[in-house]
Amino acid sequence: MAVAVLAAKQSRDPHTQVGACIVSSENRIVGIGYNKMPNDCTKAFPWDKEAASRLDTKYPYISHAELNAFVNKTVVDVRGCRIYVTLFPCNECAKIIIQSGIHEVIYLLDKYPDKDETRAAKRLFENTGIHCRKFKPKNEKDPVDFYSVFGANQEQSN
Ligand SMILES: O=c1[nH]c(=O)n([C@H]2C[C@H](O)[C@@H](COP(=O)(O)O)O2)cc1CO
Repeated sequence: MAVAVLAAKQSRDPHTQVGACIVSSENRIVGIGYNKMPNDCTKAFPWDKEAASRLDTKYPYISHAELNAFVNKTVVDVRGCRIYVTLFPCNECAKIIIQSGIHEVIYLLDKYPDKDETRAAKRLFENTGIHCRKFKPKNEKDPVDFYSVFGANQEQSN
């Protein structure tokens, strides 16, 4: 999860930085990603959350951290791997996770539990038997500030 948090820090999204890290059954990191605009689109698209038209917000353009972790993977097959994500995945990322054969999702924050995208993702995971669990730092003296990517108050937001 520390690697996912570090990856999130690369994100230019001014509101929510997300990181993802795929780890094999042998505990090797095989993919890392963060939420970003597609290559060569960085300047062309807005980071706004709201606008008169959804087409003028970031949402139709942003490439999610999980997708980028898959795009960046260093192995052909990620079946049996687990994925660490700093934010509970949306339904679109849940579909990629399921189709790829990832068997466990470990998330840091469930910031948007009432969004349809999150609820649909949970249904997808439940129906496919993918184990989801909230990450718990091993001890309170852990040197990584796991919640720093979201600001001080986000831990309570789920
Ligand atoms: O699973 C995810 N993966 C991921 O990378 N994201 C990204 C998309 C956006 O850049 C950001 C969410 O933005 P916001 O919190 O402002 O709505 O997080 C969002 C989700 C969950 O929706």
